[in-house]
Amino acid sequence: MGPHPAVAAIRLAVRRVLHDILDDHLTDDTETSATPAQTPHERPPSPLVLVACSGGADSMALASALAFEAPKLGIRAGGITVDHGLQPGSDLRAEEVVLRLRELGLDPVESAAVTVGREGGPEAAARDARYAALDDAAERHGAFAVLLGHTRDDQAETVLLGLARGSGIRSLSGMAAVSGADGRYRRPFLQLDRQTARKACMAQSLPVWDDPHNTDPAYTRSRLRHEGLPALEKALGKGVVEALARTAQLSRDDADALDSWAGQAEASVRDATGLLECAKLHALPPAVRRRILRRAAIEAGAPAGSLFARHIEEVDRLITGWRGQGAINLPGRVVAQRQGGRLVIRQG
Ligand SMILES: Nc1ncnc2c1ncn2[C@@H]1O[C@H](COP(=O)(O)OP(=O)(O)OP(=O)(O)O)[C@@H](O)[C@H]1O
Repeated sequence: MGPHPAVAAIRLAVRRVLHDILDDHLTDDTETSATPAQTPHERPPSPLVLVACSGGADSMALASALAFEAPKLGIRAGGITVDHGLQPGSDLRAEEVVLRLRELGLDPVESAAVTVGREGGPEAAARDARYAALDDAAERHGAFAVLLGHTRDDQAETVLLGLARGSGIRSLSGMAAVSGADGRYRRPFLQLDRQTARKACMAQSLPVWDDPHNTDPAYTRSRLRHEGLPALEKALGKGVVEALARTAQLSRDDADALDSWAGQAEASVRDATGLLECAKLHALPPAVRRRILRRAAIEAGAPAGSLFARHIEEVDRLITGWRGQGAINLPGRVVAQRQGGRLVIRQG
């Protein structure tokens, strides 16, 4: 008898990503293997892949599938859990996760304790601290990739959060299957629903830990998960999550295309001194023009995370609704103003 269908599904998802990782690793090695010491018969060392595991159902399922699939492909597999220190006893729980990962046969396995700051709110601060710890672990162990357990349901939630912010298709494109420095982060479960991951844990008798934050109504994402999405499914039907995840993929492709268009158009709207020419900007489609303005503001020192659509719209009015308005203040003490048909964006 073959494995439970849910177990087969998680293993297939991980196998696909491991194949991609092997391909990338091979290309990477060919590029850097021009060292004279290496003979043509020497095989590159097998890549190390770490799973980021909270002990929750999604990432435990991911860890189990990695432990099963990696050795078959000659990949070394390890795991890391981050102790955010936000709840009493979180250190003991992290140790428990470490034990479970070791029991699965992963090596190296470690827990990393972090201090969560306040910047950007509790969720963003925890995320920043978590990714810093994951980056650090990947560097220390020389890991080629880090797997994350985000599912299609997480993707649907991310799309809705982006939609509610009203900030354009980049934020509708949700999470990428591959992201981070050199494509370090991989999300094998983006097409898989959360129920499958949970069932796979049950079928393998893997104990899972349900993070109380995931059900705490103080968190926006938790309210969306437990109230927002069920209400949407009730109103629109069961296919909503899948449709939102598809929206993410389509939006990502569109956003990438527009970003690349803006990158190419930018050179053509700058004068010989590098200043942006308002008339040429005016002739561009708004989606391309606003991207150029956003890039220029970031280049001048505006922090990307604090630069909102309304800031860019106001700068855009210097081009499309010019009535002699004054300088516009942007985050990061950046100032945008129109001078003699040119747009000057610089730190003031
Ligand atoms: N404390 C942690 N330590 C290590 N990795 C983590 C931790 N928290 C989250 N992650 C990683 O980020 C992914 C997404 O986490 P998040 O909490 O947003 O989703 P989740 O649906 O609750 O996932 P899970 O069921 O795995 O906890 C996890 O699947 C895991 O790969």
